[in-house]
Amino acid sequence: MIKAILTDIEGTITRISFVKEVLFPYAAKQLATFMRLNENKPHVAEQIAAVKAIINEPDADIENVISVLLKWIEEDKKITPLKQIQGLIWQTGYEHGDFKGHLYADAFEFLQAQHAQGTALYVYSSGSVRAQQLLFKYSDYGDIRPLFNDFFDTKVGAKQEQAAYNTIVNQLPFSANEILFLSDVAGELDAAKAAGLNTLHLIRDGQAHSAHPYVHDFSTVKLEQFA
Ligand SMILES: CSCCC(=O)C(=O)COP(=O)(O)O
Ligand SMILES: [Mg+2]
Repeated sequence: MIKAILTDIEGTITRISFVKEVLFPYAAKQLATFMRLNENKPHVAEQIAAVKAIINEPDADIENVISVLLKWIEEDKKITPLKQIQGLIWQTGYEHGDFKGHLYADAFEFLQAQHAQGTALYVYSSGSVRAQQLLFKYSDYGDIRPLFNDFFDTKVGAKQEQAAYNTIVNQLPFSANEILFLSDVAGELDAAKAAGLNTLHLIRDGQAHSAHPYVHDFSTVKLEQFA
């Protein structure tokens, strides 16, 4: 019996274009100024050190680091220090009302109904926990953070690696077979399934094929169909 849902964000409960055409360009535009202004603040300095370690250039200056981060944004790399910095930059955008956190209406209704029925809700996204909470705090539906029990990001591991799901399950009061993982990416679903989770593939673009149970939106999803 499913007692908990673990959901991806982009492409599953949020339109891909909100991330790719609103959030990523905003971060790219603000990044250089943000990094130059904040490079000595401990929470930013920590991410700069992580970038230098990844590129194996301990003496890289701030302009080198900015170039690397901009390239990673362009290539949609899910690298932890980039995702942490993006979250810090998006905070200003949300607070200034430059954009709101987009959610599909069917996803919001589904999550709200599941929460009301007592299903525990968790999030696992490549976006940082800060970025996730901002999206839900400033969502189209108001502050919906209370729907969720906890949030996970790439600090637990990459989303296409089984070990990340093992780590998450070990932190939850549920066994893997009591959890349903929702995603739009087959590789993530494969990794979650290998860890023993149930899976549901959200195929928003209409392509109708998957090795996992799949739907095009949440309107017909019933938890009883799993396990
Ligand atoms: C938390 S909103 C920003 C999402 C993001 O930065 C991203 O890379 C999307 O990854 P996801 O794992 O949600 O598909
Ligand atoms: Mg996704």
